[in-house]
Amino acid sequence: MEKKRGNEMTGREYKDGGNSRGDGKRREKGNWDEIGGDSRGRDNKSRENKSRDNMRWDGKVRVSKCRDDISSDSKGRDNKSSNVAAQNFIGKDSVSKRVKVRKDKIRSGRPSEGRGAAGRTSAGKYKDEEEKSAAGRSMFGKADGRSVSGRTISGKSMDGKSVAGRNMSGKSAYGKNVSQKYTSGQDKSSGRQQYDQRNKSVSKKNEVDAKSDIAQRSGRRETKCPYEKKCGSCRYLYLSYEEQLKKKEAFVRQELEKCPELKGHFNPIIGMENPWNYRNKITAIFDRDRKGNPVSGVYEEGTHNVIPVERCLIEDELADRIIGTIRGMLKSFKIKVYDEDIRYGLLRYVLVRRAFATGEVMVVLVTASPVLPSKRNFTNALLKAHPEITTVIQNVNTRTDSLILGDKQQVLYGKGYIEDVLCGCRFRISPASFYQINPVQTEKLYKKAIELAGLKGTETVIDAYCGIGTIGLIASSKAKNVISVELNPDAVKDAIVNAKINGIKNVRFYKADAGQFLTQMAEEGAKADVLLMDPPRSGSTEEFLQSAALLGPEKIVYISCNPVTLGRDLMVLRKLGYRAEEVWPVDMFPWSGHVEVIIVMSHCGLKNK
Ligand SMILES: C[S@@+](CC[C@H](N)C(=O)[O-])C[C@H]1O[C@@H](n2cnc3c(N)ncnc32)[C@H](O)[C@@H]1O
Repeated sequence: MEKKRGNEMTGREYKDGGNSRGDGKRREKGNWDEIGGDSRGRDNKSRENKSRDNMRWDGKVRVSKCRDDISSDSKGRDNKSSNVAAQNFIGKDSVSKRVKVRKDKIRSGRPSEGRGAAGRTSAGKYKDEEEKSAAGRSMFGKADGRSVSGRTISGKSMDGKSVAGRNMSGKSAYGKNVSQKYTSGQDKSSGRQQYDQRNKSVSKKNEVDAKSDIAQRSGRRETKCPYEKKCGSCRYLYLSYEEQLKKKEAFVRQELEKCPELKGHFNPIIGMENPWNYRNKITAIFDRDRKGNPVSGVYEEGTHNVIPVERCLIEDELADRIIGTIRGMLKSFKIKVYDEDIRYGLLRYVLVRRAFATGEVMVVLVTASPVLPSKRNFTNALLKAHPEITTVIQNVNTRTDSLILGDKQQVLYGKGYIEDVLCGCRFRISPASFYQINPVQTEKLYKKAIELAGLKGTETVIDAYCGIGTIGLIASSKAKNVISVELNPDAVKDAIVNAKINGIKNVRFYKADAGQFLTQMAEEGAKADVLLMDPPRSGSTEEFLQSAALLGPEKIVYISCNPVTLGRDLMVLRKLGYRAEEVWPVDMFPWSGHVEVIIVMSHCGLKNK
């Protein structure tokens, strides 16, 4: 009976607005999952206002103090920018004026995740991101949930969804007196800004000493990649893999040694046996060369010039071939590539994701208009050339900002998602959900993180920033129950399905801002034994960290793709009574300047240390 109820709750939570309680009892209608948007992540003001007051972490109805982020929609995007979407197509007369501004316009900064700016982002993640990063290949796609096309301003990565170079940090709530800020209606971003301002050094650098490395490149041993200089993502191609790992270890040490108790507790970095072609996700930007031929590739570092890329040393080879095939098909199907400066044309980006364990392949054609001529023939021709493709999706992005994916999509072939297997669990991955881009290292990362959590089967675990539910679902067999929270509605939807397909009944998912969610839990007097947290590159928030401490977990396992923000958050947690015990760097992004880190902290009860 209990089993059945648990299962029903997990499935129904998303569909019916979460009519079940965390304790298994049915609750009154309170649609917490509607907060900030509908199931496609669109803003829905009237529903939002109504539902906002109903959210409770355990599903009970209450008048909530939580506010939605007024400056962004539920996918973490800027509402301002969405207002300009209507200007997407402009008359050709204005074209000439804009053309001048075009190609060589130097943009500020480059995409977060170590990839040439708006090149091909990865994440994820809501990253993200998936995650976070623009249309290029930001390594992690961790752009607070949206993929961006590579023009990140501060170089911070995001999560989940790729963004075109727009730094999405500043969206989460911060501030010393969290509850006061909520009730006084303060914009979340101002809290984030305050936190970032107090930690100025944090936002400036997040990669291994990038500048000095670029300088050193002149003395490198050999060039392995023809695009290396312009793309700028793989800044360690001049080193051997072992030397690169040493550099990353040193960077982690440098950022975290300010935590004195960590001396002597830095473990060797977990590297890859074969550090090539590890990326399971590619986002290619489409453009025209001087002769008007379609090209695709990544943004040149620091600009919005597209560098045509045919093969990349770190990307999945099949994905590269599929993108090449699409490029070759455009002329015969009379499909024009989109020109972002004159806002004319159709094909903007192509995103390819391959599940390494199952072999399933997803192709997402991101177009500027819903009208894709001969879409059936186009899809058939693509499938004929690559029978490995299991799903083709058209995503319509009429926006003028740097986000890669728009809100509307149509499945042209297959299921509309792919499934992959990690650590023995099967996961459904939708186009907009964050999914780690290096599955080989992800298994090592998750196994180590769960081992460090030291679960005995009796614990209540929180999996914060859970994406499609991966870590919490894998850990669930070792815990009493898991409470997972994630902001990206598509990822939450996937997570609920993932619990079902793996027959897991002790994990509950909540679509909410993790900081707000934990604050509510703390206000309710809830407790947790272990906190697993894996925030976007911009790190966590003061609100989250303070509320986390109030929940009193004995252990906190913090997974981070940015040692700089990790170092910042660690110092906050120290003051809240947590002591860092071990550091495990993991090389999730070989050849880039980025490194993932796991830290385990234990409660030592010393407040204001
Ligand atoms: C680095 S990813 C980790 C996801 C997951 N743990 C995994 O390993 O696949 C960070 C996740 O945090 C989510 N996220 C970003 N900001 C958030 C917020 N304020 N509250 C909750 N989730 C958030 C993103 O959508 C993304 O899925």
